[in-house]
Amino acid sequence: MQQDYDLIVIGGGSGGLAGAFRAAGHGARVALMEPSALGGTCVNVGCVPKKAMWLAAEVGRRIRMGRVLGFDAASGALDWPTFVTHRERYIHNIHQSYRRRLDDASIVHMPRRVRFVDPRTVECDDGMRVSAERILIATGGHALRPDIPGAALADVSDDFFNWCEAPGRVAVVGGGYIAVELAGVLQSLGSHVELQVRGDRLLNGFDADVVAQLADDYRQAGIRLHLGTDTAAIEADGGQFRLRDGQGGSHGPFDKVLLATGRGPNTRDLGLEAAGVDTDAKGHIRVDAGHATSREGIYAVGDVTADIALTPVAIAAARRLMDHLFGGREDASLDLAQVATVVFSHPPLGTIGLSETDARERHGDQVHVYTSGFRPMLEALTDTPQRSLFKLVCVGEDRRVVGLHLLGESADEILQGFAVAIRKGITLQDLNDTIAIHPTSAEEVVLMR
Ligand SMILES: Cc1cc2nc3c(=O)[nH]c(=O)nc-3n(C[C@H](O)[C@H](O)[C@H](O)COP(=O)(O)OP(=O)(O)OC[C@H]3O[C@@H](n4cnc5c(N)ncnc54)[C@H](O)[C@@H]3O)c2cc1C
Ligand SMILES: NC(=O)c1ccc[n+]([C@@H]2O[C@H](COP(=O)([O-])OP(=O)(O)OC[C@H]3O[C@@H](n4cnc5c(N)ncnc54)[C@H](O)[C@@H]3O)[C@@H](O)[C@H]2O)c1
Repeated sequence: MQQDYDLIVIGGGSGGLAGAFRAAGHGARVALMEPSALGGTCVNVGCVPKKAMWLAAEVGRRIRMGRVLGFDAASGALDWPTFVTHRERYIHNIHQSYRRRLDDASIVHMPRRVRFVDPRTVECDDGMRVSAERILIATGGHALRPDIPGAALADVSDDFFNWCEAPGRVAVVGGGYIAVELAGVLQSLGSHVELQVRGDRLLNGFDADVVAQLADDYRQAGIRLHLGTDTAAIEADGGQFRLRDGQGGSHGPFDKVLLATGRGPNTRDLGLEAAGVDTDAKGHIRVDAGHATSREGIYAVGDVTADIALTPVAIAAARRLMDHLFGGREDASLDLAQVATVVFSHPPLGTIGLSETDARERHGDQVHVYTSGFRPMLEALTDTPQRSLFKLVCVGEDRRVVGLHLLGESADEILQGFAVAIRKGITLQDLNDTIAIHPTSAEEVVLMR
């Protein structure tokens, strides 16, 4: 039976848009279902506004350092609403650019929430039905709130982007990407921040030494870290809030509480049963390495799957899949073994490959570790205590690089180039043979021995 489209894409976020554009580029007739703002989490309540806030926080830090160095930078305080106006204008431009590109590619954008009625057909919230040969699910995820009394009193990251000022005192609950990033931003923009971390360290899975240095940097900057603190309840206290921990301790009062305790997939109310699409215990859509679901003709990419929840991963998976479905590429599978990632903390933490712990588990005493701890020139000039730590994890006699962990100024920009080299299988000698760029932080990577 002739279907309305070659491809329906459900969700116009990072993965959905990338898939729609790539499929249309191969000549497919594409319909994109997105009821909210184009760009999804990343553009509207994720990477983009977060990076803007991170930049604001960095500018604030530089103004304070400038003052130490003799610049006339009187108050240095941020007028938050003015900054938000610039941030939202930037995002508005992205929306306009997407709209133009969708038109140019002849992709039909339907601003509708949809659910499956059968494996080839979705129904929109106004009852209209649309069918396609193939359907890509890219519905992303949402913030999870822990099941504790008073959780509804707190804000999550989506709410953070509606704030118009830095709260005086704020508790951030969680120890992952979002908790660490937003705690750093808030502290730099003038809040007193207390980070409530259930485990005994920040950023599980990241290299322990660089994370320990980041924790030191955060303490030096004034953030209070409560490690091993299980948040058991949130209570209203006048116009403020208090936290109770599992040991009976009380924390606060706080003007705001921000929960950053993980995210879950948007698979409820999608009609996946009608489509015959399987999910795992956490509700993620099960996919194979080529992002095919349990039902032929239906695919899924991005945060709705159990893939690493990063925008470039969703984009790469969607493009690879469309090249396979419509562009003649034989294999849709994507190698996610060495994905570089950056936590936008202060300073940023970039990582690719194995942590020292993971490398030792896999390669035992074949592992060789090189580190460089230093204070960047600007921090030294201003006598700011923040320190950098770079760490290289190598394996075997030829010292093949299997992990690089960079905590320090510009780590976010430095890592990308090294990620290419590491994926190509470079050794310590290759780094040492490369003549350094001086004076930079990046030169520390090629000087480690
Ligand atoms: C605060 C924060 C900061 C982040 N920072 C970074 C970062 O710096 N770098 C990075 O790489 N990643 C970052 N991420 C992660 C990144 O945003 C996600 O990995 C990425 O957006 C996932 O893309 P996606 O296409 O899977 O889903 P999304 O971008 O979430 O898009 C899903 C879309 O589907 C739509 N949708 C849902 N249900 C339906 C339905 N039934 N019908 C139609 N449409 C539907 C939604 O409206 C949404 O627009 C961050 C995330 C957060 C929350
Ligand atoms: N810079 C980036 O690339 C970036 C930034 C933000 C988010 N992201 C992506 O989005 C994902 C989600 O971010 P996230 O920070 O929400 O999740 P996360 O998985 O990184 O961290 C969740 C944290 O919450 C803690 N936690 C869970 N339940 C808890 C509870 N009941 N009480 C106290 N703590 C609890 C966990 O121990 C963990 O520290 C990330 O894993 C990442 O893939 C990426």
